[in-house]
Amino acid sequence: KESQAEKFQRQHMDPDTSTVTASYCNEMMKRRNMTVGQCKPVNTFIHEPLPDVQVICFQGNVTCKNGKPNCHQSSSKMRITDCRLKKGSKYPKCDYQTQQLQKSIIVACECVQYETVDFDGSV
Ligand SMILES: Nc1ncnc2c1ncn2[C@@H]1O[C@H](C(=O)NS(=O)(=O)C[C@H]2[C@@H](O)[C@H](n3ccc(=O)[nH]c3=O)O[C@@H]2CO)[C@@H](O)[C@H]1O
Repeated sequence: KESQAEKFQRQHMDPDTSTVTASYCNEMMKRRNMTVGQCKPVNTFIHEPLPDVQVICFQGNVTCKNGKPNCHQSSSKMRITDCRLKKGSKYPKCDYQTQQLQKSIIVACECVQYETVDFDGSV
């Protein structure tokens, strides 16, 4: 089963693309499996190396939209592409607007390494 970290990379990482065409979102949303069952309404792809995105977890801590405390904002702007479903686009035809931007991004981070969190005693 896909982990949350793997899901993040499938849905949001595209380091190898620097400039996008108008059909980028229509192609990528399909290729990365976000148009099955429903057209995912909004999705952002990040055009930066994975380590540069992973390090955001050690940058500005901010509150997530859902109130959880584990979000972080990138200290520098990142090259991204926003994909937004066009009005009137009807499943299974998922028609997206492609918009290339440079913005600071906010991501949620979770500890994935298994870490000792408590000393439970000795015998
Ligand atoms: N603090 C947390 N800590 C840990 N986990 C957390 C935390 N918060 C959520 N998850 C988990 O994440 C999962 C998830 O799918 N969250 S999601 O908000 O719906 C994703 C949004 C995003 O994909 C996309 N979007 C949106 C805007 C934009 O600019 N660009 C853009 O791409 O739209 C989606 C809907 O907005 C869910 O399983 C939840 O458990």
